[in-house]
Amino acid sequence: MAELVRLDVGKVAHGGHCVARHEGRVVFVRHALPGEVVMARVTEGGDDARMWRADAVEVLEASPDRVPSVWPEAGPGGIGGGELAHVALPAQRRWKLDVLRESFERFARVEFPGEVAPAPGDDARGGLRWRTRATATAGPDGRASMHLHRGDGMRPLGALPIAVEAVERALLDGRFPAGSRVAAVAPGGGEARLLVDGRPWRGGRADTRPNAPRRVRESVETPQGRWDYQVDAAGFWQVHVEAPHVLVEQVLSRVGEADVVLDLYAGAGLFTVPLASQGRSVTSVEADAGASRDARRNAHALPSAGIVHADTRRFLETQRPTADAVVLDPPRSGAGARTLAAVDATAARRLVYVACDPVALARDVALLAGHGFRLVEAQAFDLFPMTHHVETVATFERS
Ligand SMILES: C[S@@+](CC[C@H](N)C(=O)[O-])C[C@H]1O[C@@H](n2cnc3c(N)ncnc32)[C@H](O)[C@@H]1O
Repeated sequence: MAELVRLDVGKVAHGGHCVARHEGRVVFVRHALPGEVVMARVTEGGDDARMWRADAVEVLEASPDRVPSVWPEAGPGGIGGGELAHVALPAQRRWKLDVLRESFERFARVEFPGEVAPAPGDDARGGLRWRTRATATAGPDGRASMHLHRGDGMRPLGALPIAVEAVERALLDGRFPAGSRVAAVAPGGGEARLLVDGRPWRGGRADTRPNAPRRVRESVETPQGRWDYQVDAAGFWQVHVEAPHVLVEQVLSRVGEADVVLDLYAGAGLFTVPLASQGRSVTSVEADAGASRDARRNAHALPSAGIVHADTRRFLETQRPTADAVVLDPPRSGAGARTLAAVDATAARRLVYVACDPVALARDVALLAGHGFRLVEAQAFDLFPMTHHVETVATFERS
C-alpha cells in the first residue's frame, strides 16, 4: 500500500470527505477541499482495493475556502468530530448544500429546494461553542479522552472548542475512573453536570445521594411561545444550543392548521409539548423508555397529548391511527419503506420531516413520492458546525 499519495481533490461526498482518484481507484480524502492538490496519507485500502481512504497531511495548492484549523486535534490522524475545522464557515454551508443537492438528485430525482442557514449566533461565535452535550472515555490517567477517527487508539482531550465552555471545562478539568464513560451536559449552555458510567458525579466523585439529580431543565423560546422541559441528563436532546428553538419554530410553522398530529420519534417531547399546548390532539411515539417517561412528565399538564412508549412502525401497524399531519424525526438511518407505508395509512395530508442525514432523507423522499407525498418545501440548518452533519426540515403534502 502506498503510504503517501499526491491527489487532485474533486468534489465533496456524503460523510465528510472529498473524492479523488489515484491509479484508477476512488480515494475518499478527509481534511481537504475541492480543487486542492494535497499529499495524503492512505488510512485504509490495499493494493487490490478499489476504494481507499486518506487524510490530507500537506496542502500543495490550497483552496480559497481553507482557513487555519480552529481545532487541530481533530485534524489528520486526530480525533473524530471536527472534520471541517479547516473550512471557512460559509464554505462549510456550501459543502453541506452540495451534499444535499447531490443526494436529492441521486436518490430522489428531485432538486433540493432549500439553502443551508446558520443557527442564530453561530457566525458571531465562529461556529464554535455550540455543543451542550459531549461524551468522552477516561484514559488510564483518568483524563477525558476521545477515540481517534477510524482508529483503535484514544487521545486525551486538549480542547473541545465546539462545546460550550462549561462542557469543555468539566471534561478537561475532571479526573475520572480509568475506562469510565463520561458525559457532560450543560442545559441551555449554562452550568455543566457530569454523569460517569451513567451515574451523577459531583465535586470529583460519584454523587451517591439517593436524590442525586439525574434530570436537567431545558427551555425553548420561539416567537410562538416558551416551554419548559426536564430531560434525563443522559437522554436525547438536540445538541446545538440553538437547535431546540430553531426546530420547534420550524415544526410549528409547518404543521399548518392540523388538529390531529402524530409526533413520531418524539424523544422527550420537544415538539409534542408546543404542539399540544396549542390545543392540538397529539400522539407522541418514542421507543426509548427513559425518553418516553420524560415526555410523559413534560406533557402531564396537557390533556390533548397522549404519550406512547413504542416502536414507531409497530405502533402504526397495530394501532392504525389517523391524523391530519405527521411530524417525523427519525434517527440517522431514516424512516424506511415499511414505516413510511404505515405513515401513508394514517391518511395524513401533511408531513413535516426533520432529518439529520441527507442521504437517508433523500431515499425517504423517493419512497414518500411513491405514496403520493410531494415535497413542497425544505430548508437545512447548520446545527453541527465544524462537522459534515446538517439538519433538514422538509414539508410534504399529499397530492
Ligand atoms: C433524532 S431523535 C429526535 C427526538 C425528538 N424529536 C427531539 O428532537 O428531541 C430520534 C428519537 O427517535 C427514537 N427512536 C429511534 N428509533 C425509534 C423507533 N423505531 N420507534 C420510536 N422511536 C425511535 C430515539 O430514541 C430518539 O429519541
